[in-house]
Formats: sequence, structure tokens, C-alpha cells
Amino acid sequence: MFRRLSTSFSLYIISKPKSPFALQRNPIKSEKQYQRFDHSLSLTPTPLVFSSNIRMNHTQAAPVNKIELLRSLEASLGHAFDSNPVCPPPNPLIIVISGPSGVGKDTVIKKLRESRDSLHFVVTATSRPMRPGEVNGKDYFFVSKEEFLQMVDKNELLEYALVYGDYKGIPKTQIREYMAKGYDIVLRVDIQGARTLRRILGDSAVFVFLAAESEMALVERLVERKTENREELLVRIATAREEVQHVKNFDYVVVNAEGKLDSAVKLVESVIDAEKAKVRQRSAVI
Ligand SMILES: Nc1ncnc2c1ncn2[C@@H]1O[C@H](COP(=O)(O)OP(=O)(O)OP(=O)(O)O)[C@@H](O)[C@H]1O
Repeated sequence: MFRRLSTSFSLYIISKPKSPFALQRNPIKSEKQYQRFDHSLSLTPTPLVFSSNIRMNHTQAAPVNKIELLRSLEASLGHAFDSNPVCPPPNPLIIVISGPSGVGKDTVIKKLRESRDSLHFVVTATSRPMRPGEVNGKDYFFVSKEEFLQMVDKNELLEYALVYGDYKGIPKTQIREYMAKGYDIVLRVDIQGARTLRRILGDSAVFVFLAAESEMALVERLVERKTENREELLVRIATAREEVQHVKNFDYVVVNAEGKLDSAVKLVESVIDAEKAKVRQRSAVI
């Protein structure tokens, strides 16, 4: 009994005549519905039987199915709805990942490789000898010094440098080939390389600086890696001190803290996602 009365009362409120509120809340009500409101002009509560008729009529007036409704909307608007994407697909992105030696560039990139298959990780050419366990074409393209210098002469490298006595460079053809296939490109370079790439690519690429949480954490990581002797460690630590000053030339800084590798990788992924969602896209031409 209580429910029946309250239903009737709420219908009475909604159908109260000349209520600007009622008109605003129902701006696209059909004429037929307004007629129904007019039908109940009296200020006395709407009889229960009548209110249930209103609901029945409302249900019957609804189109039979979604397809019919779509067709009727198209007919009313005078054109068919377009299923093409509203926005063009994002441009292929070039992501430059850099940071001091030992900060975890290779480690972060290895994880990214596992989580994203829309990325192409450019294989750098190097004149340094292959280390045990390394694979030619996967870790690096291993070439002789002469072959490397020929690539330089033929302008085949986007950027190259002499790093700790060995040449390292980025082959252009690889980037072009994968960008044409729609891949985003990841370049892993040292700070010097990032500086050169910024000069060449400007804002057409996104630059990510990978940092450790502290100098102490970075040194501990280098020591634990056990790939450098004492003198080499001293050079890398001194260089790292200087390199931190260059963070201002990057677009993003990602802290790769001890034991927080996954967070760092997620942050790099977020940077990529945000860049892909940008209204004004970067547009790199190699
Ligand atoms: N978040 C982390 N927590 C703990 N250890 C890490 C983390 N990230 C990387 N490492 C370790 O730190 C060491 C250095 O990492 P990595 O070799 O990836 O650095 P890099 O920046 O590529 O160095 P380089 O420029 O000298 O090649 C490795 O032993 C790696 O396992």
C-alpha cells in the first residue's frame, strides 16, 4: 500500500504542470509525452491506474531494437554514421633512454622488451670485441674499426661516438624500416649520445633520463655488477657526477631505485602512453 501511494505521489510531482524544472529535465521529450503531462493538469494527485498507463505507453513508444534506433537516427539526421576513427593513429615515436653508466639502462630496456611488442629496440653497431654470451645482431652489430668508419663515411649512422675506446653508432636504416612498419623506436645511448641526438632530432623525439636514487646506490650497483676494475670504476663515477647536470636537457626523469625496477619500467611505459595520447604529436623524420 505504501509503495503504491509513493509511486503515485512521485508521478504527481514530475507531471506538475508549468514546472520549468520538469521542462528542463526533459528537453527532448516527444510531443506525445508533453501531451501526457498536459493531460494531468489538475493539481490533485494522479490516480494510480492512470500513472501505470503512462509507464506502459512509454515502454511501447521505445524503438524495438538498437539497429532500428540507429537507422531512424541516421534517417532523421540525413546521413549515415561514420565508423572511421575520430582521430588519426598516433605517429611512431622515438624514445631515447639515457643515463649514467650502471644506472640500469640495459636492465630497464630488457624488461620493456618483455612487456611491449610495439617497440623496436635499435641494435647499435660497435667496434668493440664480442663478450662471452653476446649475440651478433641481438646485443650489438659487431664490426671492425674499418667497417665502422666506412659506415660513418657513407652517412649510414644517425649518431656515433667513441665510448671508453670503442666506437658505437646507431644505424639509420633500421630506424626507417621499423618506423615504416608502425613501431615505436627505443634508442639506448649514453649522455653524450643523448646530447648529440637532441641536436639532430630536437623535440621530434622524447628523451628519458634514467637516474639512481642516490650516488651511493649507483656506485654500489656498479661495484656489484663486477664488470669494471677499480680504475674503470673511478672514471665511470666521475663521469656520472658530471652527467647528472644534463638532466635539464631531457623531457622526463625516471628514478630506477634499488629493488624498484618494475616501478621504473612502468613509469617509462606511462611516458610512452602519455606521448601517444598527445594532441600535438612529435613527428620524427630520419
Ligand atoms: N632497480 C634496480 N635495483 C637493483 N639493481 C639494479 C636495478 N636496475 C639495475 N640493476 C643492476 O645494476 C647493474 C647495472 O645495470 P645495467 O647494466 O642495466 O646498467 P646500464 O645503465 O646499462 O650500464 P652501462 O651504461 O654501463 O652499460 C646490473 O647489475 C643490474 O642488474
